[in-house]
Amino acid sequence: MSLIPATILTGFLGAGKTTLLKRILTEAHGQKIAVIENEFGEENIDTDILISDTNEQVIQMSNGCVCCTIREDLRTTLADLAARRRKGELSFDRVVIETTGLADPGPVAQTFFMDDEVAESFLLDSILTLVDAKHANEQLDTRQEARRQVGFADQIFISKTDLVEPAAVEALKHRLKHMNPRAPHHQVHFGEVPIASVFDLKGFNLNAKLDIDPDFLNEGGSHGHDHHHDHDHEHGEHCDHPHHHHHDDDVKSFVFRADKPLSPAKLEDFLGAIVQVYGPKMLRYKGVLHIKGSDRKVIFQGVHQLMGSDLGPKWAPGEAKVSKMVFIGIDLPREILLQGLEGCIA
Ligand SMILES: Nc1nc2c(ncn2[C@@H]2O[C@H](COP(=O)(O)OP(=O)(O)OP(=O)(O)O)[C@@H](O)[C@H]2O)c(=O)[nH]1
Repeated sequence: MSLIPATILTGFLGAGKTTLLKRILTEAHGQKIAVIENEFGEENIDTDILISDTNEQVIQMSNGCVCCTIREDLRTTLADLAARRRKGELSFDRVVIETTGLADPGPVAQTFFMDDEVAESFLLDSILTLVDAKHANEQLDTRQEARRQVGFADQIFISKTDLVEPAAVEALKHRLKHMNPRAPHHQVHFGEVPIASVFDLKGFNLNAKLDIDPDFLNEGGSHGHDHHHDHDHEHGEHCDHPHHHHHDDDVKSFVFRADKPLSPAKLEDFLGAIVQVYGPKMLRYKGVLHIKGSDRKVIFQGVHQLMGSDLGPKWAPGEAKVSKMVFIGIDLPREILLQGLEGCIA
């Protein structure tokens, strides 16, 4: 039986992974794609977004990051998918793994080589990395994960070029080329990419990976694991394996929930003020909201100071109208945010 191609979709928080994936799922006519969705934090906003728009098989892995705490889950999820496909219970042509924005793609990719069961069924086709033109420089300056994502890429997509000057895009391309001369890059506007630039790239060349990370195949198993992540999982567990690097605990996530409708005016005032002050520390926030007077879900999200919202699908009959928002940030004042949001209840 031929191997099932797998694609790892990575990119820093808010880079546009879900936007691209949604686009691929709606465009990949004739292909059945199983999606493994890994989110940081306990709420599964992306799955809500994807499921409302497509009929694909979306498998959710939450409460941790696929590159460390729940890497074993990734292994079993993949093995299970392959087994169910063999038995004819599931039918799909390929798998896409959307990692969290803070994931190191290295350990995720390793799963395809280190684990016999996975290696017998899957072939890692490529690692796609989205780079947010608006925020990339700062992310690359400050975040190791962002640099690793670029380093591991077989194909780089630069998003949000509409938000910056062409000269800045050129400078960014130059920088990316220096970091990873191997990966071609394409600009992508709201996930619009030809499907041929996404699948069957056969880009994952083990030798090239070894060039950037000589420890690539030494890291797995229960010992000697030293991939360079420096994120914390408030809701997940800390990795229990030794680290050869310092572990900074500054990135945290928390969730706000409300079962009463929110006032759009109050929310706008509060969030507008909050991003003015805390925007630089707000890596990513998103939510599905129940707004007073609207029978449709409002999908709200932002990266640093930039936020926006869209109308989502209608609340289904009988569905509990609960607003949920996830915030991921550095030293965010959790209590201030939660209390302020409480105050936005209509
Ligand atoms: N201006 C602009 N915005 C974009 C573009 N692509 C995506 N966005 C917006 O960027 C925000 C983040 O996009 P997502 O696709 O949710 O990003 P993500 O990488 O999946 O985010 P996480 O899963 O939270 O890490 C959304 O508001 C998108 O609409 C683009 O090309 N231009």
